[in-house]
Amino acid sequence: MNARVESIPAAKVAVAVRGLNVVYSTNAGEIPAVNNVDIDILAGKITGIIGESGSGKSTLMMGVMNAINKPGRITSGSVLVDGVGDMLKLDKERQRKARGKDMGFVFQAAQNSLNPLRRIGNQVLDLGRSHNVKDLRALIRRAKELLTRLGLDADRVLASYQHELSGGMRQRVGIMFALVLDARIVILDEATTALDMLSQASVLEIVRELHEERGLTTILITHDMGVVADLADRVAVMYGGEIVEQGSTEELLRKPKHPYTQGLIGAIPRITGDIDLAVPLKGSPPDVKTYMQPGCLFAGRCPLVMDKCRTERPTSRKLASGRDVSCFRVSDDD
Ligand SMILES: Nc1ncnc2c1ncn2[C@@H]1O[C@H](COP(=O)(O)OP(=O)(O)OP(=O)(O)O)[C@@H](O)[C@H]1O
Repeated sequence: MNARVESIPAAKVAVAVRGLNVVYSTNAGEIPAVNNVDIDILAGKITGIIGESGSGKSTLMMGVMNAINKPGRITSGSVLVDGVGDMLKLDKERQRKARGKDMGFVFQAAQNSLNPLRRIGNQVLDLGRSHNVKDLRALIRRAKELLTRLGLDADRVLASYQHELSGGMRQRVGIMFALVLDARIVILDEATTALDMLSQASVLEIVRELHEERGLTTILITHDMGVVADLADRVAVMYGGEIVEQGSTEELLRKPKHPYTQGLIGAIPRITGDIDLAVPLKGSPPDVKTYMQPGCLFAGRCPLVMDKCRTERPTSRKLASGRDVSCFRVSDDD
């Protein structure tokens, strides 16, 4: 594996990802689900990773934890986690410890990945034991506090099996698992999508409070630009396995530069402020064939496409404003 970064850059970076590539082997060919991704996840901030379904958000974060399963594999890159090391080079045991203790996570599939045969409380104990937690009583106390905070009847939930909980309850339980070991870095993958709008807003508010109280570094994976607008300090926009634009949320929402980001934002009445002005993004995300073509993966859907876009693949450039954008059309003056 080719490690392009040897040390954490000077800014307060909790996770530095460089040149990360992840592919899935399928019958139709290899899908570059994460393609040459560079991102600095800043310590103490909430970073939103946004993009349509299939854009590679979950794969990127699974890659960060070096938890890609077959038929996927990491082909190159480095993931330097502050205080831990390169997740792609650590020995298996140190990686396992980092997942949970340094990086708490709840993945989209997590609400189904609870053990159906064990009560939630026992699963908290299992987690504690697997991370050599000495004071298991204190761990259960923390689990209860978190569950209560998340609006659940903690005693009842700890005594329940997964099938006794609704989808929304399981998502809250997932968030509890991500936080219960006091990890500093927390990855929440569509952690509130099974909740109705009101519950989603209140759970996200609690996530924000916990983030601030604990001084966490939080990564929120979502397809909902509204969630990013409400919570994230920084945002990375993914398309076809690449980060096409990243920067501070405030600036990116005020002046999106990549045509895909513009399309994503323009599709949301809550952000455009006028339902009549909201224009849905046309076309569909890249498929296996599109990946194989030269040129920009967004070219087929792009309102600003030029000839060059169909033959050359743009790479990410840092603009004077500090924004990273991967598009031939974008210049510093825009
Ligand atoms: N196990 C797998 N086998 C083959 N291809 C996969 C597998 N998991 C993901 N992919 C493909 O990798 C690409 C990225 O998927 P990923 O789930 O990371 O995207 P996502 O942005 O998180 O989407 P979603 O919001 O739907 O979860 C997609 O093209 C997807 O079809």
